[in-house]
Amino acid sequence: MGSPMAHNLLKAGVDLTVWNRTKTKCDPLISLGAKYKPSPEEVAASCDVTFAMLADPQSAVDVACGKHGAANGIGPGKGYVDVSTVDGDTSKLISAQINSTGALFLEAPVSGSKKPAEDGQLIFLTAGDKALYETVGSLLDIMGKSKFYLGDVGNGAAMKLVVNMIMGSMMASFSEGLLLCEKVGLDPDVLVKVVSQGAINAPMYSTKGPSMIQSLYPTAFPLKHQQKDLRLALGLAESVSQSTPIAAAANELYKVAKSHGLSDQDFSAVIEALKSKIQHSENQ
Ligand SMILES: NC(=O)C1=CN([C@@H]2O[C@H](COP(=O)(O)OP(=O)(O)OC[C@H]3O[C@@H](n4cnc5c(N)ncnc54)[C@H](OP(=O)(O)O)[C@@H]3O)[C@@H](O)[C@H]2O)C=CC1
Ligand SMILES: O=CC(=O)O
Repeated sequence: MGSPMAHNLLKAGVDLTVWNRTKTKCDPLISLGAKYKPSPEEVAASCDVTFAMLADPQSAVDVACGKHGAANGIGPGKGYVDVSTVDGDTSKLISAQINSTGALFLEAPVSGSKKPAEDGQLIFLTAGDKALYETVGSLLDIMGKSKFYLGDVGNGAAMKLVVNMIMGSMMASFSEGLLLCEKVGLDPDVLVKVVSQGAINAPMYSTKGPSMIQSLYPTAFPLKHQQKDLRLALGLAESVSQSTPIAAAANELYKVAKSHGLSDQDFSAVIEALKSKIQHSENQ
């Protein structure tokens, strides 16, 4: 996600400096004109605003607050925008560390996958320092089609987790439907068409359904990240004693899929967890 987002900033003429743990992934951006610094600390020291797009809570904290992390290079007059999907507590921890240097913090997780990232069509769910939200508004507009400001740090993270909790359950339910359709002798391709014309139409069904039917899962949103988001959403629900049995059941399916080596496939590979071969080996 970080690469296409950075690519869009470059295309728009933004003066961009990049860092990634695996440096080779920066090379295409560098060849398009991005500068490179060897640590998050040096990126933050040399830029007015630093965007972070990391895999999960641990990596977001490491890159912001760890050795050579951004907090070591940031300070008054600068801003840190974390666009990773993390839980509210992680976001608050990073916010406190960044704010303690005199810099501003905005959480801004995104809704929308690889293609929306490439097309500059992401939806930003922001919360934190309003002044920074206003400063980076034009940059968010380059990378996205809309942006929401949701108030205190934690609210953007929570909104993102609720959205992805729904998405994970929808995909699990769709998977059951595709397999049931096939089992009773109906054509799942027809199911995809029927669904696409009715009230439960969602773009992800018509874009991912045909490849799921062929057992192909080209990665847009990695399954491991969908399971991470369900895990974090269940934690959020637990914190307010909200019952979420559908999401809990879906989470178990993603865990089964992960245990069968599907972590880096697209999250639509969760359908594999419902196939009899896998269910059989789980029950042994
Ligand atoms: N893909 C999608 O459709 C969407 C993803 N998201 C969220 O965006 C975030 C990124 O997703 P995506 O780009 O798909 O994920 P990837 O797994 O492709 O990328 C993860 C990034 O995190 C870096 N990283 C992981 N662990 C560490 C670490 N310990 N220290 C430093 N860097 C680390 C990776 O570096 P390296 O290259 O070295 O491995 C890589 O740059 C996730 O939070 C995800 O939930 C949100 C919306 C859509
Ligand atoms: O987080 C994933 C997405 O598609 O949004």
